Amino acid sequence: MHTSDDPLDAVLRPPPDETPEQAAVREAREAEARRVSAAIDADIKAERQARRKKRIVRLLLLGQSESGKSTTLRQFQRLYTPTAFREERILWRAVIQLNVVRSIRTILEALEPTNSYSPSSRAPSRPRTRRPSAASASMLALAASPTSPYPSTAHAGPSSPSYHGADPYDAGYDSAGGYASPGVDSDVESDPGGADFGGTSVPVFRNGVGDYGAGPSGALAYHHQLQQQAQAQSQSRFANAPPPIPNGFRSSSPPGANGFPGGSSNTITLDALKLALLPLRHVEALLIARLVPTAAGEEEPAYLPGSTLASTSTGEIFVRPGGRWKGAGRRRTRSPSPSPSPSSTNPSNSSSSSPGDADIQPTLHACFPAMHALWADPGVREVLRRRKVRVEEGPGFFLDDLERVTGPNYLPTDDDVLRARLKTVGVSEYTFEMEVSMGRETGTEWRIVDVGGSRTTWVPFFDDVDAIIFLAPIAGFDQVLAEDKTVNRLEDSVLLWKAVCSNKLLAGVDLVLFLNKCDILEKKLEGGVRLVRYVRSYADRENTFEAVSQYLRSKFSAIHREYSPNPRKFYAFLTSVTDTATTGGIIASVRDMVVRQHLKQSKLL
Ligand SMILES: Nc1nc2c(ncn2[C@@H]2O[C@H](COP(=O)(O)OP(=O)(O)OP(=O)(O)O)[C@@H](O)[C@H]2O)c(=O)[nH]1
Ligand SMILES: [Mg+2]
Repeated sequence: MHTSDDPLDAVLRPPPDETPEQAAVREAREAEARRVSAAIDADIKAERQARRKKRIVRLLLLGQSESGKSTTLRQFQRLYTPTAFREERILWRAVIQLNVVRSIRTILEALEPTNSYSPSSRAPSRPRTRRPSAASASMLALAASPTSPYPSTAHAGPSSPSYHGADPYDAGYDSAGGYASPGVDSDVESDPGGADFGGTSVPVFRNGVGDYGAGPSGALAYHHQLQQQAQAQSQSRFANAPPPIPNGFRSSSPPGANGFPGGSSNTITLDALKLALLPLRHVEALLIARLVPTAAGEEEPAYLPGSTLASTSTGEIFVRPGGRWKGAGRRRTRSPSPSPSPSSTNPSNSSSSSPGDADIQPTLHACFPAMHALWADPGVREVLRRRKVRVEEGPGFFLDDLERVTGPNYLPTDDDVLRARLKTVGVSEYTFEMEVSMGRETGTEWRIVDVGGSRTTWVPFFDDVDAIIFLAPIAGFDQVLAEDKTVNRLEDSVLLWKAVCSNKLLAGVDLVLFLNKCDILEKKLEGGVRLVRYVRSYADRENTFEAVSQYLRSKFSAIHREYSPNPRKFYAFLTSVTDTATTGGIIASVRDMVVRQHLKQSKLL
């Protein structure tokens, strides 16, 4: 007789009028259900044991976009499959070239008078919200959230320089080739903010996709004509290295003395530079076409819809899982590999593939003097400084290496590959054999999963992971997310970290925290940017790298303690994952820790 009030008990209770035959059928059915359930449990356990016996370690990389996940993955590749990593370096050349062109575009846009401050267009200097971004909220809910279009980014420089010209390169193009403006910082110092994690808009690096590359043939012909003119001009002016550098556009250089035509006026000088840089538009179009295959059977065009500040569609070039963009460069000589395996690449075939590719390096080389002049000019630097456009802190910054990377025989170095920027969309898995670990020949297979910045794809990968490396780019304390300009980057990292720490699926997974981009943080603090303006709780502590990094580390550590469902180990490192010297040791420590933990788990099973 059942006396319980439990509703579940009531549901499971056999019907009161059940006959002995019906009872027998029911009991047989229940026994079968129990048998199936036990078999499933046994299968799961056996699979897990087999995986551990085979020594497969699964490591997940998490963190907001631009936090350094793919760079960390590349560090693993560099350390544990160095031959394949070296072979792949050539494939990164196009990405680095595109990064260079985008940096120049960012500077030219920042020099535009149209970018001067206007109250209506000013980006919010300090987001009032403390909510997680739509993306970070959806990470837990697993809700599919479309990539938000980039909002218009206002340039908020306190004063407007006396430069002319509406188009960053030149006004000679139709508007279809225009660029969206990069995000530019508002006046940080004037608005310290009141919340712990306030923020301002900041330089945002995007690889824009204009439609000039696909324009009508007439426009293209005109383009080529201009390109030739500009190249001829640039080459004749800069025939002999070293290149002349305009002695500050705002200074009183004598007419023509700076190497540019009509150097008597600042405006003319900048216009001459723009003309010399005009061919970069063509280079950019070629590079995008190369990195983003659109031929039938290839992946879809890989660009994100972007802001319409200049009435154009722009976005950031991104890489899809599977490494097929690497195949794009060599697809005419070799069919792309379906696998992302580094060993599948063939660098010798990759350096020349489409007719336009042959133009890229010579054009960049020809534009070097003008690019160098632009970047080295004290007047330009001053405008960038005042407008808080910090290209040198942005991803994919190569302007200090212009001569090398635009050289005719340029081949990327390890460091270049680590510093290149190519956004990841979707999930990519990198598998390799750990040759030696914990002093024994183990042949451990590692599977490192880079989930990309889109958090909607994260949760399915939480199952069965051995360890997580979470990247929090702490240098972003004064920046906002590229995809949501109302959210401060540090605040977003903190919220994501809380979500990861408190996630029940991950309760048994050891967490490794990389407080990343410490090199940028150090420079930023040395440059006088004060943490307390963005993190109120920092109060009157010293604004030094040591004090700030320790403070942030203790904050992340406290969140881990407070939010973890169960007590567990936690490892935190201050990292600059682009730095090969320091990151090698850190990755070795993580590897040892993960392997130790993995062995322990295997014994428990
Ligand atoms: N200076 C410096 N740059 C870094 C550091 N870590 C990453 N970067 C650069 O920041 C940019 C973004 O890094 P990625 O590894 O592409 O970031 P991600 O997390 O994979 O970003 P998504 O693919 O958008 O999710 C790259 O250009 C890196 O070279 C760092 O510690 N210091
Ligand atoms: Mg990535």
